Order: sequence, then structure tokens, then C-alpha cells
Amino acid sequence: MNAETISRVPVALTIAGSDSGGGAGIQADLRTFAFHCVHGTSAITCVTAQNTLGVARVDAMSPEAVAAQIQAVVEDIGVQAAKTGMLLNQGIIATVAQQVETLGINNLVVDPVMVSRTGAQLIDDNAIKTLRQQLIPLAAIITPNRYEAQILSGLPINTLDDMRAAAQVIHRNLKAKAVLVKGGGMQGNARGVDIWFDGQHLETLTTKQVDTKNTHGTGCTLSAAIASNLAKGQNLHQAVTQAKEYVTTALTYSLNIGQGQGPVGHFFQLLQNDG
Ligand SMILES: Nc1ncnc2c1ncn2[C@@H]1O[C@H](COP(=O)(O)OP(=O)(O)OP(=O)(O)O)[C@@H](O)[C@H]1O
Ligand SMILES: Cc1ncc(CO)c(N)n1
Repeated sequence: MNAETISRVPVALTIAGSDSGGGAGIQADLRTFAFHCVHGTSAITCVTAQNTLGVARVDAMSPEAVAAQIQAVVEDIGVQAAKTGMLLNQGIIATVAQQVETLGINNLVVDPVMVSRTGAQLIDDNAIKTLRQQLIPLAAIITPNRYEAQILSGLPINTLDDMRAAAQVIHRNLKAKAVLVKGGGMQGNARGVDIWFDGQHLETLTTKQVDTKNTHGTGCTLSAAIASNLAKGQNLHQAVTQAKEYVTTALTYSLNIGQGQGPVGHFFQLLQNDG
């Protein structure tokens, strides 16, 4: 049989942490890239001992090790888009920002992982400062959840109008080119509704609301899907709306495994279609 090699494949890079439970972080990102037929590369920032119930332990990589992974990928393979997830500390954030600039990485999606869905702060105040000052200005889009948007804007968020106000403040004050405030942590009808602002258009992105407790990894999956779509050449708005559709499908096929919040099902729709 002749080998059919594929030489023109979009490449995306995830700079994020490992989730031993396989629901979020690097593991979710690489599955999302694969679903989109994008070759996935990775720079691991930290290793979490984690399951559906929570995070038991986090071990950070050195900033030098993170920089070397990014450099190895970009210098040889090249990337059309990248995303950042859990960057953990100030040293890693500053290094990632420097590498993005030096290596000229475009189409950067920054998921500013700072606070878990339960509202617990995951990184310290110095790290947040560096994220705001050095990394966010380099992003094509940032995708804060409700709690992260509260920190970045300084505004309380309880309603869709609060999310709209926060998106505009983050755009203006942090020089973010585009902002998507995610509503997975909202209550009632606002749950699962996202707000997009690119400096000109303020839009409410709605898909169907999925009634499930298995939402682990939704944020990682969304930002990885946006990066996948950007790597394939879509414009930012299209990349975001299609990524939101993908997350909704993955939530629809979420996995009821573990005793806590199970992960979303990145490719289980394909198995259903197979009969
Ligand atoms: N129940 C739901 N129904 C529909 N969409 C949802 C639901 N929960 C989350 N989403 C969507 O999932 C995406 C991720 O948003 P979310 O606010 O959950 O991010 P996050 O808190 O960063 O996620 P993570 O749990 O991975 O930390 C958004 O597009 C959000 O609207
Ligand atoms: C490794 C990792 N990254 C991101 C998140 C946020 O969902 C998580 N729980 N774990």
C-alpha cells in the first residue's frame, strides 16, 4: 500500500498544564486539536494531580523548560496559532510572553486561567499583574470566565449586562484586541451565554444550554477550538462562533465518569454517528 503522507496540515501549540484526569489542560487541548484535524504541539507548564473532584497537587516546570519547549516547536515545525492555559506563576508567564514576542507567534488565544469555576484563585497577585501587563496585550483574543472577568475588569458580574460592561472595560484598560467573557459559571438563562467585544461590535453568543454537571474542561476546550479554527485560516469571529458550537456538542456528549464533574466528550458525537 502506498503511504499517503500529508504535508500541508495546520499546526497549533498549547502552552498549558497537564490534567492527570484527562478532562482539562493539555489533554483536552490535544484532543480538541485532533478533532479539528490540526496537528497539536505542546509546551507543558505544570503537572497537576487532578481528577473530577479537584486538584490535589501542582508541580511547576521551570520557566527555562517551558521556553525550550516553545522554541523547539516553533523553530522547526512552525505554528499557525497558539493558546495559553494554566501558566501558574509569574516566572512562567513572563517567559511565555517573551517567547511569543521573540518567536513572532501569531493568532494567540489567551485563556487567563486564574480562578476555578468554584471561585478559588489559582495564581497569586504578582502573576495576575504580569498576565495583565505582558501577555494579554499580545493576544488576538482573551477568554476570561465570569470570575476572571471580575478580576480583570474590577467589576462585579451577576447579569449579562455586567458581562457586557466587563468585556468593554477589559478591552479598553488592558488593550486586549478582542474579549470573550464566558458564561458557564452564570445562573439561570445566562448560563452558557458568552459576550464578545472586539472594540466595535458587542455581541451575545448563545447556543443551547446543556443541563449537565459534567463541565470539566469546557474553558480549555473552547480556547483550543478557537486556536484550531485560527490555525485553519478562519477569521476571529468565525473561529469563536464555531468553537462555541463545538463546546456545546462536546457538552451534549459529556462523560459521566468519576465522582465529581466529569469531562466533556470531545469526539463521542462521532461514535453516535457511527451507530
Ligand atoms: N451548561 C452549559 N451549557 C452550554 N454552554 C456551556 C455550559 N457551561 C459552559 N458552557 C460554555 O462553555 C464555554 C466555557 O465556559 P466556562 O465559563 O465554563 O469556562 P471556564 O470556567 O474557563 O471552564 P473550566 O471549567 O474549564 O475552567 C463557554 O462557551 C460557556 O458558555
Ligand atoms: C491543567 C488544568 N488547566 C486548566 C484547568 C481549568 O479548567 C484545570 N482544571 N486544569
